[in-house]
Amino acid sequence: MSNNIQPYSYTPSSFRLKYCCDLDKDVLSSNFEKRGWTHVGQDEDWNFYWASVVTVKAMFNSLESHYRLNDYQVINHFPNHYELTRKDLMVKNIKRYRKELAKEGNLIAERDDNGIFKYLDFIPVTYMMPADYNLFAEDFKKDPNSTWIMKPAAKAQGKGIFLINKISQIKKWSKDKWSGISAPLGREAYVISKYIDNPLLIGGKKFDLRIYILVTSYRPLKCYWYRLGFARFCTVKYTSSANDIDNMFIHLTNVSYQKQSDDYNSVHGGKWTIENLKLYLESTYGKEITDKLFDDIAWIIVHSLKGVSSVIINDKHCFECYGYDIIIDDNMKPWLIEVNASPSLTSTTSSDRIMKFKLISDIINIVIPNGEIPDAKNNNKQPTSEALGNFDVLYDEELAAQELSDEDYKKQKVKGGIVPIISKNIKDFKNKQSVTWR
Ligand SMILES: Nc1ncnc2c1ncn2[C@@H]1O[C@H](COP(=O)(O)OP(=O)(O)OP(=O)(O)O)[C@@H](O)[C@H]1O
Repeated sequence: MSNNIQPYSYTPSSFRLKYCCDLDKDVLSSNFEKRGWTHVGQDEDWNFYWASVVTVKAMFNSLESHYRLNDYQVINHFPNHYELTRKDLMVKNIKRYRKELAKEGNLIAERDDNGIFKYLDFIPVTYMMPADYNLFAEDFKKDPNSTWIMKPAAKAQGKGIFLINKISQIKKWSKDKWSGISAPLGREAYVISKYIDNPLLIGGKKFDLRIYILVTSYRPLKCYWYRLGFARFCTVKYTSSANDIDNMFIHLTNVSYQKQSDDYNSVHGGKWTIENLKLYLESTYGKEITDKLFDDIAWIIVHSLKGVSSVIINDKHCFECYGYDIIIDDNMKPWLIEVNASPSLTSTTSSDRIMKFKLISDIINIVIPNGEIPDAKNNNKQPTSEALGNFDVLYDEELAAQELSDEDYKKQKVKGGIVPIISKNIKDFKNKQSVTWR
């Protein structure tokens, strides 16, 4: 490993910190070791736990466990993170959020003449399968030339995903898979989403963005954007031709999938840094368009988090680093594809390894300020700019609320919103956000 990367601070007390870790990943263990932390087991008195989602589920969700964390303990997932990170629940929550805002008469839930949300249309049209099969079939009939993507609701790495452009394909598949459309409980849930068939291409290839977002609180919402995200490219040039609908090297950007391609390049791993992507976009489309694109991405991320902030259990011991997957279409419109609870910490190249090591280091510096024993009762301290490392504050609901006049704030509160921030002027609202990574 590179020895010149130093964690932000070592204080004598940091050596007393005890950590537990479920994942055998070098970028994790090397960070803990560099800090001189002591490795302990799950049943011991740990201060910091990098847990798998399976552990977190067992810890918080099992009726028998009665698990209580102490003030000196922090853990890397919120108890019901799946409200955001399961494909079907994310869509359900965002739909509910939009409805609630519309009911409140909130301006950001306005629709255009075609009934499309003007500011909150950022997830591809999606139906739950098999429950929403009839709704999907109706939609499909309206646009029989459309392509759709079927995805298991709770799987990752491109597993089980396929594209369809004929309704007969779904019928045949569901017959094989579920023995009929109305599957009884217990059958694997899928989502079917409108396929973004006009992705922005670079060098003729489709790509998506992986952006890391750290959330330290949902109520009030506090989240951070990691500057060192990346774009992941397909190995085969894009075509929307129906003949190539089954060639996933054209359509799926997952590195775990593309790695299997003969054309996979293990030197750069099919990745560009976001910084390089921005430079490319600025030189090709101009700074204004590029800036707007990234403002729109920030907007999407904040509203996806707000969409679940009322349902997430805001346990003070929890933080979470999400992997956001965003696709940009050829109109420069970003789409939220998925939010991952456990973005891959496997390193495909040496620069990938350095970036992921820094990611973990910067997360620790924010959630364990000064390397001191955590104090969940008092966990809302502002990290110093030094401690932020490569993170920027993306959104701080408490600060945003302070920026509203008392009168505006009260009005929003009276409306019953968990959204005390939306001002009359959306542009002004957007400008107010701490979108400072540019
Ligand atoms: N609606 C869509 N339109 C276009 N491409 C899509 C769409 N949904 C998914 N994809 C492509 O398929 C890939 C896999 O989809 P998604 O991320 O939802 O599944 P996953 O198997 O959970 O992947 P991950 O390993 O990122 O968790 C995406 O990275 C993207 O390239």
